Amino acid sequence: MSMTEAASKRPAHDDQGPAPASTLFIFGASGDLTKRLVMPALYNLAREGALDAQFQIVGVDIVQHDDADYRAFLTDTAHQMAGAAGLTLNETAWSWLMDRIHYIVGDFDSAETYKKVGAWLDQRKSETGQANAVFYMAVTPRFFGSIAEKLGENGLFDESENAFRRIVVEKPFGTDLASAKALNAHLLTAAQEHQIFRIDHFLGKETVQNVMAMRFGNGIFEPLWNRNFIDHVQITAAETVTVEQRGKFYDATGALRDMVPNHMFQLLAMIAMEPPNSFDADAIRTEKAKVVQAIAPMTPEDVLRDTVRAQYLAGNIGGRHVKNYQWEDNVAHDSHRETYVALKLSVDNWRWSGVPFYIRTGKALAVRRTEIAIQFKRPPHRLFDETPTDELLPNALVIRVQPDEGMSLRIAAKIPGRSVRLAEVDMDFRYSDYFKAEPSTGYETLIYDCLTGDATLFQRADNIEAGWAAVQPILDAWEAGEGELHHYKAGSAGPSAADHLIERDGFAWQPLI
Ligand SMILES: NC(=O)C1=CN([C@@H]2O[C@H](COP(=O)(O)OP(=O)(O)OC[C@H]3O[C@@H](n4cnc5c(N)ncnc54)[C@H](OP(=O)(O)O)[C@@H]3O)[C@@H](O)[C@H]2O)C=CC1
Ligand SMILES: O=C1O[C@H](COP(=O)(O)O)[C@@H](O)[C@H](O)[C@H]1O
Repeated sequence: MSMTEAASKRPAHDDQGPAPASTLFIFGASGDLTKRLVMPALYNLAREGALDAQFQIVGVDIVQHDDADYRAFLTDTAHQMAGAAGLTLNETAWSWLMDRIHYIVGDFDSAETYKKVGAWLDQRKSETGQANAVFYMAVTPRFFGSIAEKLGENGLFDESENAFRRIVVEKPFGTDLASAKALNAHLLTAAQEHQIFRIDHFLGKETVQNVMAMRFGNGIFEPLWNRNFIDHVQITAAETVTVEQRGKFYDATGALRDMVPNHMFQLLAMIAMEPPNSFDADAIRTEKAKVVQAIAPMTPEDVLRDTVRAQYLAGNIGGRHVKNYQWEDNVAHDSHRETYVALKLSVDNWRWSGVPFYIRTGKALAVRRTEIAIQFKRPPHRLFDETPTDELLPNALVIRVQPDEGMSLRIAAKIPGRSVRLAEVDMDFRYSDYFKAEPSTGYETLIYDCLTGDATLFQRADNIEAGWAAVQPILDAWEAGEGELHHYKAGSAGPSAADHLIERDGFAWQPLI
């Protein structure tokens, strides 16, 4: 059977029914996240028939709108975004969604706002008999705790009348270990853990979810998945974008906080976790928390030796001129904030003892590429003298998270001819060749799962705190001025100090250029 024939025999990839009827309250309904990611995701869900006929959306925001002009604002934005992407809006699905849109003008700090939310749900209950609700926090992080608290004070997390009540909390979840713990504690004064859905949008990416499918849905990988066969692991999230319009947020945050305790550790957890007992949300989240807790905390000496921080300088990315980071809008001209970070970590447990995990992420790099490379050990005995095996790269399984989603296995093969010479070849699987998938934001799965109550792809409090605990010694040392801030040219593969970090162990990063 050819690849195309095989693909045509695949089941439709989304054959679950609509999520239970509920009202989705979007706090921050006139903001950027809502219009760019949440609404497109809801439209995609509507198009797929994944929302119940009684599903309703209520936007809550200080920006003045009534229902009609809020719908018009969303419709204009949707047409612009579809046009820019060369897509046409499915008008049937869009009007289905718009018929369910409502708007409450309200200040998050005002008690009146929560009275209006409560009144809406009471009316819904009297009209339809159900008052399920999800409160989505598409708001600046300083409101996460206070909105939850006020929802709680108004009894809006009460599930005693057979209704579910959930809160979705966006990122960033805290700025360090202490603030993340404080936010968890604050949320837990208002709602119970099973009602709290902490988003990490990397978990909505198909390829990230596929890591679990690949590891635990196949028999061939797990026997090799340990220190006996794996030499080291590299996790890369390279971006070509600069800080763009986010200078204020980014200059207070930096690459370490922005990417590592959340996205990068989610990737690490997927790769390094033990097999869960079941596909149950808590079974998976327990294993993920355990492996992040096993990341060895760094001493100040480790930070000096095993971390690299760097900031971009002017350069060119694909013909686009990029200025020095310090000259970006809303960035301090003497900023020492890192836009790139590389780390060598160890996971102190039975499976991974002695296997280094190298992590790097940065902005304004040569290419956009998120991938995980599992490098295997070399064969124990060199048979092929004519071309010494150590001139070949060792076997590696590279999981491409984005773009060009897929994976490839690098193996050695004989070059045709009379002499026995080996070359590296790739066995390659590309999602786009094999599965037909509509464009998505990644938020579809997360919103759908929240509406159905499946917390598997959301972070539990212990998971988040373990991530911050692992990076806290680095934050502390850097804050104390330890470790040099390196520089790299925009459009390059990153600072040479990051190359030294891995090369001193006899390895090399997967090439970026
Ligand atoms: N934008 C993105 O791409 C992403 C955002 N996120 C996260 O999502 C969250 C929201 O981000 P984003 O949409 O960019 O933020 P925005 O600032 O664009 O949106 C927040 C909205 O809340 C409104 N608002 C502010 N103060 C109040 C108040 N006191 N009462 C009622 N409404 C108020 C704002 O109105 P006004 O404009 O008048 O202040 C605005 O409409 C953040 O936590 C962010 O980190 C996560 C991933 C991506
Ligand atoms: O959360 C964030 O993620 C993006 C990268 O996400 P991606 O889906 O575009 O790969 C990053 O650019 C941003 O700084 C960070 O806040």
